Amino acid sequence: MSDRLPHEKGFHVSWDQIHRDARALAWRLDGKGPDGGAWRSVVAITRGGMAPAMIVSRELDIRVVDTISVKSYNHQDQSQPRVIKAPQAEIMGTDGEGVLVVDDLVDTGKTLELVRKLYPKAHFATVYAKPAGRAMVDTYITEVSQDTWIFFPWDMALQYVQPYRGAD
Ligand SMILES: O=P(O)(O)OC[C@H]1O[C@H](OP(=O)(O)OP(=O)(O)O)[C@H](O)[C@@H]1O
Ligand code: HPA
Ligand SMILES: [Mg+2]
Repeated sequence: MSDRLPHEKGFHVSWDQIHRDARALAWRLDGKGPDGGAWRSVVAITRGGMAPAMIVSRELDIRVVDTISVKSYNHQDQSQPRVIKAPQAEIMGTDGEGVLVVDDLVDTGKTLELVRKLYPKAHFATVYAKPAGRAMVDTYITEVSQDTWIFFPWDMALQYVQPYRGAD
């Protein structure tokens, strides 16, 4: 069971919105690599970071892209995060310098805390951030409150809704 507060609000993100926000993230990161230069590579935190990382790497013309798989949630219940797949050692170097690590969001910050410990000189970027995890992320686009659950388009489907003046 989760020991987290229930999420009172929902923030529903469309494909169009995440595309715009991930592009904005890329533009903000442009030319901010080591010594004001380019980033060497992009590493997506799977699975949620993969779509934003694809958009960021496309915008910044970065062809070296890898993944790190961190598992921490089952639906809205959180457990201790653990690395279940590491990126290539030669991409990360000794400390991650020049590597852009991208995720869809930071919530409690536990996922990024773990990855930061492994690669302390990498740059950590997320599209969305909640206050509890903000200190763990170097660059983000939009902040939402801690009691908001963000619903991503890959977890959603279109479905019928009753009209406002619907049948009983
Ligand atoms: O800041 P935290 O509290 O650690 O939470 C943020 C992480 O949780 C979600 O991933 P999840 O572990 O659910 O896996 P997924 O990306 O495969 O959905 C999300 O994509 C972030 O990676
Ligand atoms: O608000 C969220 N939305 C989707 N996945 C998440 N993983 C942690 N927090 C969230
Ligand atoms: Mg994730």
